[in-house]
Amino acid sequence: MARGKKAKPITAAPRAADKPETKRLSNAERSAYFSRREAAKVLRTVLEGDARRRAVGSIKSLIYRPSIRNKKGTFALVCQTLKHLPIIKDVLEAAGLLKGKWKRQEELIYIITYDILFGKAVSLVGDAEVFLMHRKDALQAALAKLLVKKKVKTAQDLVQLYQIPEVSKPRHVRVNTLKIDVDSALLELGRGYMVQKDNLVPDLLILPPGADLHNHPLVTNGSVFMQGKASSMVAAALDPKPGWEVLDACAAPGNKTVHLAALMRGKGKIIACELNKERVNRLKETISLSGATNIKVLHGDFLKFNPKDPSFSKVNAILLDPSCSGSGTASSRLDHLLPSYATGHAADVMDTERLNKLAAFQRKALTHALSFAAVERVVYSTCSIHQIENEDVISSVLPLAASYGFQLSTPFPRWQRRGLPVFEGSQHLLRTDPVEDGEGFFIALFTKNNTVNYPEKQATCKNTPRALRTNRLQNVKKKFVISCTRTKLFHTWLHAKQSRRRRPKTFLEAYDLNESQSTECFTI
Ligand SMILES: C[S@@+](CC[C@H](N)C(=O)[O-])C[C@H]1O[C@@H](n2cnc3c(N)ncnc32)[C@H](O)[C@@H]1O
Repeated sequence: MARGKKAKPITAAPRAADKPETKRLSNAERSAYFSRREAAKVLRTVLEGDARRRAVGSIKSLIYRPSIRNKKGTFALVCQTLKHLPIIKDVLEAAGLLKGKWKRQEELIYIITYDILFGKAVSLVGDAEVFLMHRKDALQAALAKLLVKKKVKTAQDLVQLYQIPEVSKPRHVRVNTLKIDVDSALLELGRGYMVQKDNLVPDLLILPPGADLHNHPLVTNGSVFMQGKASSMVAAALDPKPGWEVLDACAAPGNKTVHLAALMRGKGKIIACELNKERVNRLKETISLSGATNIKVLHGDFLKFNPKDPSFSKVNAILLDPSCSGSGTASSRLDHLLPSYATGHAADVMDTERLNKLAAFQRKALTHALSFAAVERVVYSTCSIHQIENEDVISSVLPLAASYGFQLSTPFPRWQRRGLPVFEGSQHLLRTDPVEDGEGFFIALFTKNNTVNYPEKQATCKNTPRALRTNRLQNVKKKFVISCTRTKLFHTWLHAKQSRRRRPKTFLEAYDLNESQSTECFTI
């Protein structure tokens, strides 16, 4: 609203026989009025996405947008209305109330009907509320008839017919080390909950199931992100170093983008690409919340990025987390509440045609990512449990990947659950299980044969000549992972040779390598 303009008072709808009545609302009435409308907006997005099988975001992600003011109330209202939706629809149909202008606001009508029949029905002000309150008897009569028809005694029994048990899982939060260190976050969160560090993923904390952190100051100020363990493993698997240039090819809503920024300690550059305009805004919101300042957002199609464009010539690594069926996170997204679940069209029983389309896109995007010349590490991830989106995509690009010099590497070698054994090398892949691990994710890591896997805190390539000059050659050499360093070592040696500071006789001699350790043949 423009500054200085007074808010128009919300008025109760005129009754048929009454004159229009204008009445200032109490704070409670006002808050309930807006909550119902916010909930209706979210419900519309959720139902439209579900009908098209193309969700803009999960119920949770839509509710926890900064634009939703009363998150807790709105979340409860949306979830409860969804739980009761089949009953609400039957009741409205029997009472003949969803017509004309109300049909155009059907989500709001669903929300208010829930409140009248099953909720607290407090502060029911507003046109739609008054319309339905005047027809409360008709709604209750239709519900009574439905109970008889379904042969149950109470409304609660009716709800039970549709309900699916919820699984309780520990909560994870990722500490945004751009804003706070892990120990301080642990101390702060520890005031209200039992908190411990995850033993595998750096910067990840584990809280008890049911811990509700949505309104916690550390969450609202971006010091910690509510991100599951499996999702937090993706950027960690790419393991970007401060100073790198990293491309996040399918970035929104940006959880992994800002995780990359934290891992890079805010140094270097991240290019975050997103196709969907609305989701670009979400991406920007996440970035701004994280405090990262080294992320450039590009609104566009990753498939149309030219790998030879000079602006990508320094990109070292790509994180590719493309659109997928989402079958691995269906339960945490509350998909069991959606109408499609009841009709058997939910993500985990998704039709083959859609899966094939998704897999074709995923293959194309991965092929494209592997073709960026300077890129030495590519992570591919999905939150799908389907082989067609996971192992099949990887095995189909392997020959091409090898021709570019890529091989599969093993992210989180200590993690037990690996890829389905459908091709040789699938033991490098990583899977998480939706039941055992809370979410079903898949991660594959490609590294180039000449990638230098620097152990932590070791000098980067740029520093290596200096290391040579200061006679730390032996030390540095030992820390290299010997199987995949030949090309880089060679350039380092050549650089040292040309700089005339040190003149090893031959490359192999300089690095104390034997012929069998050198896969490439250098003739100097
Ligand atoms: C699974 S989501 C990414 C989630 C994100 N990595 C995160 O962790 O917050 C996939 C995203 O890719 C976007 N997308 C799909 N096709 C794309 C394309 N061709 N180019 C860029 N983005 C694309 C989708 O709009 C969606 O936002």
